[in-house]
Amino acid sequence: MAHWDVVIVGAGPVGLMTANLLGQYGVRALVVEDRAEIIDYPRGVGMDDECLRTFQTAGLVEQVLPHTVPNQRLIFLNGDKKVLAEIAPRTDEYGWPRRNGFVQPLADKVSLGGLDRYPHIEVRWSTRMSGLRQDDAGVTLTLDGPEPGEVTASYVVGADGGRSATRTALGIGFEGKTSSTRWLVVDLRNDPLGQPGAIVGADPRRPYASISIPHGIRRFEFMLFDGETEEMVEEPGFIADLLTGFVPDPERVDIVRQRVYTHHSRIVSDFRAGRVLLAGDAAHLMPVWQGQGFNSGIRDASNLAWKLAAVLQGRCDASLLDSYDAERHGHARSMIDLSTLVGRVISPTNKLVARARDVFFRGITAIPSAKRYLVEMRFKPMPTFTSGALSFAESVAQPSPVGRLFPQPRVDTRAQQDVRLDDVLGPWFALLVWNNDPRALLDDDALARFQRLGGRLVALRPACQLSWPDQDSDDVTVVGDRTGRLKEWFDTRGDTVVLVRPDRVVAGASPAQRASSMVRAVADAIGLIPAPGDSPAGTAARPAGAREAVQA
Ligand SMILES: O=C(O)CCc1cccc(O)c1
Repeated sequence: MAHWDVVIVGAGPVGLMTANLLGQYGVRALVVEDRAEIIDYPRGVGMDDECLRTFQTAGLVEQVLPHTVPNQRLIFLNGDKKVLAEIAPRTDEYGWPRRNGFVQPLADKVSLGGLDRYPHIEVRWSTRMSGLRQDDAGVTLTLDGPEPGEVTASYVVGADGGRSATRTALGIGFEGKTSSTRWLVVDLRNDPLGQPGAIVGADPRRPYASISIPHGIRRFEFMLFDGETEEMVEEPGFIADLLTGFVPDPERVDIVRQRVYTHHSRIVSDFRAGRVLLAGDAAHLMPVWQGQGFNSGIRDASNLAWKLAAVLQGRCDASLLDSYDAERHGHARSMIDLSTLVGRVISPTNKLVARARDVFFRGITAIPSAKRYLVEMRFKPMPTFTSGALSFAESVAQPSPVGRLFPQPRVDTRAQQDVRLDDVLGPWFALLVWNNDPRALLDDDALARFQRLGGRLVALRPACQLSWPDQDSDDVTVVGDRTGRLKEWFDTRGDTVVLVRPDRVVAGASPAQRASSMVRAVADAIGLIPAPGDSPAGTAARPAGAREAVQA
């Protein structure tokens, strides 16, 4: 029976991204998908900065960018077409625009094509996972399809959508609510409007959305009322009537797809059951209003893939996988809550309720700071982990950067100018040190642990110091802060040493002199497997520092 490191059930965006990241880390993975090919119509329409950063880590961002519209503006209109709220952030703290329209089938195609780079990844189409059992040794899956039979895997990722067979096989609860309101989604090609933004119309007569998607596609969504059946939607003229007033010539539209759907606000009780981990819609479903369904799934892939790789490579204990639920559950919950709340705000069909809401928003947006809070999208819950694969032990900054994303400015190296920081760090762990030589800060024990983790040592300096050679060690990458954004970040924090995980979350931070104990604390927190003869974490003797070792 064939054995795989990981079997991924589902070749949607989350399964494919997980496979790309695992492929990059050298993990052998099989992707099985019930369908005969990737879904060819748009579902998600918004890609955020975190998601683009994950495509970057996977080495696919240049291929996906042609299918995006950066900085897509989203406005919420009331029934009189007056702006209730505008969301148009212009910052790029994490290296990418915060809001981007995109064409999901083409992004999925990029992810699928990315797998061609990895001979150790296989995708089997028209293959249904019909059975799953696990024990201490691994997972056995029954597959129906062109190559029927059983395969075994060390781990399984269930990324098989809202109706996940994996979740059902595990008997994991999918808690939450399904809204009774139905919506009609209509995608048009040859966009009859062409306007580049996204509009959500909180019109009590019939709430709607009108969203530009790259390559001439437009999405309309309309709330359906009781009595408007799916059969009626199919009748000639129904969609044209809905589009009247929205497009100049509703009879002359080119429909790609129409579908009636309802919104779900659901989350699994646990993202992990032994050797099986759930990701994407299999783990959480949320209303569309923040465009976060797709992005939340990609966040799962980014959080999970490196952990699976670290365990399968024998670097970390399997307990590291517990941190997946610890980190992802709360954040996905916040996205569901936000998306559900926005749905409630936009969908009242009672005119008095809608008017009260409009008055409230007029008051709120008259306050400049509140308006900025909306425009700059500061309401979006950012990953802020308080527990998981990280350690706060040596961090002195308030608030601590630990458990949050590290920024991604453009930087210089001696070999390359004006590149994104993550491209210099590579797709694995990195220890970033401002204004010090990382080797001089780490004692032998901490350095050995960090090397066992396979991390990269990085010295950060103002760009004008880039060519100064006196502190160089062969295994330290020197980075010049060409924009000043890194110095700005360290200026406001006492932590000047930062251990960044492959998903760009800060795992540990400390002042310079505490770098070694911080590295040990993080090694402990992520379950780094000790080398023979290692002293217990946190108790290693502090002999002469690594600087002396280098000089010797
Ligand atoms: O965040 C975005 O860009 C769009 C979110 C959205 C709003 C309304 C409908 C929909 O499918 C997505």
